[in-house]
Amino acid sequence: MVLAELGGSISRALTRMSSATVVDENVFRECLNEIARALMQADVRFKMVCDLQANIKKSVNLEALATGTNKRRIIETAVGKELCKMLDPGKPAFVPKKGKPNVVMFVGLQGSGKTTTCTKYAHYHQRKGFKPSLVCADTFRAGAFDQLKQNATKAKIPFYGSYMESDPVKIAVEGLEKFRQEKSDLIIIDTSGRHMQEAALFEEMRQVAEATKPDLVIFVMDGSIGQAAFDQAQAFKQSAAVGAVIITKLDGHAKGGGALSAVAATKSPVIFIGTGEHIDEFDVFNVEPFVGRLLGRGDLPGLLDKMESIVPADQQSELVAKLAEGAFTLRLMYEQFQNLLKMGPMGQIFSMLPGFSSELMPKGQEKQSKEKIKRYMTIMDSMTAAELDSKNPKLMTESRILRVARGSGRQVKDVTDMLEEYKRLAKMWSKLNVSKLIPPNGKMSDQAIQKMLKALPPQVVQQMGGKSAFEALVKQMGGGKDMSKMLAAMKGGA
Ligand SMILES: Nc1nc2c(ncn2[C@@H]2O[C@H](COP(=O)(O)OP(=O)(O)OP(=O)(O)O)[C@@H](O)[C@H]2O)c(=O)[nH]1
Repeated sequence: MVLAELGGSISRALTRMSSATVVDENVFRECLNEIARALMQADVRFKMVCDLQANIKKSVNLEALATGTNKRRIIETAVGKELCKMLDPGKPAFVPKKGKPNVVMFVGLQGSGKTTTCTKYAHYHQRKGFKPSLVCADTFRAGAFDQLKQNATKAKIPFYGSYMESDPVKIAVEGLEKFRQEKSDLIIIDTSGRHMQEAALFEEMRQVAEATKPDLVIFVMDGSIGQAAFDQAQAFKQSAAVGAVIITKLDGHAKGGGALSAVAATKSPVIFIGTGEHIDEFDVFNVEPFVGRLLGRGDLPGLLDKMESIVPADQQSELVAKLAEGAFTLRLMYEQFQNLLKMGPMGQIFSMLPGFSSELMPKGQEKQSKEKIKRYMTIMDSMTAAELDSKNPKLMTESRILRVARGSGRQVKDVTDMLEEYKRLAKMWSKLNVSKLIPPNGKMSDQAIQKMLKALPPQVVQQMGGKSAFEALVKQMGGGKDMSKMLAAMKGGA
């Protein structure tokens, strides 16, 4: 996503400024201009960029900058504060409460991703224990009901709609009645979209809202619409009581600056972002971690949460214990590969690490690595339990390699490549001596960090932003618990 590039540009502007010998008005102005250029390239509205620049100028005391030791930090804080202010309208969105008949209505232009997002929103709340339901009040687009029906069936969410009825208000009211009786506590109404903002669309939206009295109206906006975002969001706000925004398609070429514009235009917070077509490609949006990522500060709590969801807490210590025994088996490697695949795009993971940017993962490399991991896993699927659990690398004789190659439909070379990778990882883990490296509850010592640095392949350290970025990361991760969580989820990537 292009937002990562925005983060990279802002970080570079700050680094250039902080490395200047004297920070005078010119250097400061140049830094702000560079940040402004980056924001405009990301489709943030011109007026918003000007306001941001003016506010930062006002809040930074140049004299303090001249004498201050941490110039970067002072400006970074000011930039961060202003970006947060842009994204935080100051009032939180309505949050559905379990057990109450919450009604949420979705509005947006045709093709913005409204129908897909309704299901993602329902699915997200279903996993949180809600009893959601979906009503298709889109009678404008032929096929809208089929799409919602298909999505809802896949996600096992009750739905309501009609092929015959052409009055969206009637369908919305009937759906509402039905699901209220069925005690659904989150009734989601999908409304029609149009190709353009036009009177008929807004009138229909107004009528549906009047008849259903939603607790929350969510405006869904395609993240790639660019500079038109502000006007579009404002037009919707003027016709419906928009209370929250969801930005979709932030996985593609979306520059993302529209998110800032939509907040400004609707005075409503962004609550989720869509990052793909799949039902799970839907993330809660929080302002501070998002801005932190833009400034290259990372999102450690987000990263740790993500890791915890991949390797449950009770399995982390088990994994570290196995590593501490020096028992790095093929099965362990297989499990790590599974974790890696579950982690999602590496670029996204990188952007959560302080000082890193998803730009670090070259385009194309990610796909290749994923394919390689999947290939290795297919090969391991043809191995016996004894082979997977063996601690003896010599067990894999020529005849066994031949058998595995035949069984998995791969070349002998693919099997030997996989075994080489295994040996490399096993060697790395034995060098790391996990039990000494991470005391059960204590922090890693400087000595242990240096040891870890030596054991990791140089290209991994480089990918992680270099030696000092790695040291800072490990220190920031603090105690052994967080480190083991990180190791448990990431060790396969080495
Ligand atoms: N890549 C990507 N595609 C998305 C995302 N959200 C939705 N889409 C895709 O965008 C297209 C349009 O989505 P819909 O949900 O049909 O759009 P809509 O706004 O409901 O359209 P109408 O019902 O015609 O108003 C579909 O192909 C979706 O799969 C997203 O976050 N990322």
